Amino acid sequence: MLLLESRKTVQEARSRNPEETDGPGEFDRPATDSAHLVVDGGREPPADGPLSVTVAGDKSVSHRALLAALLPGAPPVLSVRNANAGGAVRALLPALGALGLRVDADGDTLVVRRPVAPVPQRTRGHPAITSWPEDVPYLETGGSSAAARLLIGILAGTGTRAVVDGDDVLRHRPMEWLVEPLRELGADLEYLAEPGRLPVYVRGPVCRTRTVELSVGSAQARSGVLLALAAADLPATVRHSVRSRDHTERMLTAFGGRLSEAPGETRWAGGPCTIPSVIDVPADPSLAAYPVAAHLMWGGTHALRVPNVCLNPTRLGFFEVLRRAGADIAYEDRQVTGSGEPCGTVVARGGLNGIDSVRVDEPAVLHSLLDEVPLLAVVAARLPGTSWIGCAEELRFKETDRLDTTARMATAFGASVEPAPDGLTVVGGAALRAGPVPAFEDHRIAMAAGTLAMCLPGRTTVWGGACHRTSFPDFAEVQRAIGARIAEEEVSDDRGDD
Ligand SMILES: O=C(O)C1=C[C@@H](OP(=O)(O)O)[C@@H](O)[C@H](O)C1
Ligand SMILES: C=C(OP(=O)(O)O)C(=O)O
Repeated sequence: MLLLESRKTVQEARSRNPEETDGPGEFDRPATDSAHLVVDGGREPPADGPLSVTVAGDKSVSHRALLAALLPGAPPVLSVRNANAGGAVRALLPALGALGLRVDADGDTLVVRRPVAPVPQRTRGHPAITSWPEDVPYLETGGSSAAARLLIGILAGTGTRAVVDGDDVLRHRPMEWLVEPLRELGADLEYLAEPGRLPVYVRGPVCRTRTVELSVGSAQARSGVLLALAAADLPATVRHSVRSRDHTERMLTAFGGRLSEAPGETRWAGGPCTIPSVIDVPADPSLAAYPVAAHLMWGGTHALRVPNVCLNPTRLGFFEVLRRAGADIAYEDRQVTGSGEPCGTVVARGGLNGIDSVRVDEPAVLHSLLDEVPLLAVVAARLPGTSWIGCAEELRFKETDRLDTTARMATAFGASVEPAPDGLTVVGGAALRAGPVPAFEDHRIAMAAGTLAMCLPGRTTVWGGACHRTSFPDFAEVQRAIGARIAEEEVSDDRGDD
């Protein structure tokens, strides 16, 4: 409960006072420095197909591939091809720099070289900290919790002393999901300010062979522990309630690590790992979901193809839930990358006709579409029936409380979306209207809003919508390629309450 209260405080800090808008409903206009997205929607989908669009590399695989450079035995030069270039992945680079790794971009490839002279990061002031640990690297990962949690895991495996921190929003997100199991494994970790929160001081490595139990389904927490075990080459078992995205397991196995899996648990049974000098990142299915959703909501009859998408089953929930409900979505040209990830082309045809509603009520399904929940909610708002997206309580701990912000964004369009403690009820059939809508500086909310707006007649302004750059820098270009009219508009000071 306390946690929820502190999340609310962050969200309130991002919002201005409620005020009347000239569009549907009322919302708290977010205080944001990001440009707005202006979408002129509702026109007929382009008649001439088929269409093919490519989307950026997978964010989760990019984070793990870059961090592989910190594992024992990593090559002096590691190239991560087709890396995601969004803010969340770039947030990791200064921290790598402070650890003595240099990362250069060469087109879509990030090249990590080591060792080089560390480039220290500037400490971000914290109201509760007057003096910081001396002579240890300070590593700050902006707003990316995947970067912070996975980094804590690797450092707790290699026994590298360092302080891991994040921006003001990340400092409110739970770190105990990972820190407590690492402590049970013997790691010496200290919260420098509030219990359970960043900044976290990593002082000593994992060293006890035992079984630890994760309290949540978070893949970042499970991956952080597994990376610690792999880095320390410490045999131990991680018990989990849901097998959320398994990129770490696949990557470590592809490197030659011995992982054994049984229902509800993963065991690191020993290394060593051989880390290749090139890792290929497939395209991100959570990003492919936006053009696919727009195409389905538009009802384009021709095929839309998105090639080279990661087809890891722990990531395909958005497509699978719609497919099971009757949408025409197929996977073609399957192959497997060197990091153990299956990939191929996602093909979507036709529209949503004949689909009544969607239902998510299994934790594994929810986790396989975790970041796509805001998008699934707006798609559900276009269906006639009542949809339920459940088992989603962890969404309250993202960069915003995403159950709340999804409902508020969708309501601004006139949709009927009600948050429950663990999910969203979407009552379909409501008349949806273009107009100004909030994004709360949350990329997933912004992109879901921008995608729904493509299908609604009239102009929608997604406030601060350019925050899509966190995960999908060319979101607008990709949506334009399938026929959207989307532009960015710089923030002007016309909000009246400054
Ligand atoms: O492991 C990862 O890279 C991620 C796991 C997910 O979070 P959880 O840790 O809550 O599963 C997801 O929301 C995030 O975008 C990336
Ligand atoms: C929640 C997300 O990432 P993270 O947890 O790493 O901030 C996301 O990309 O939607």
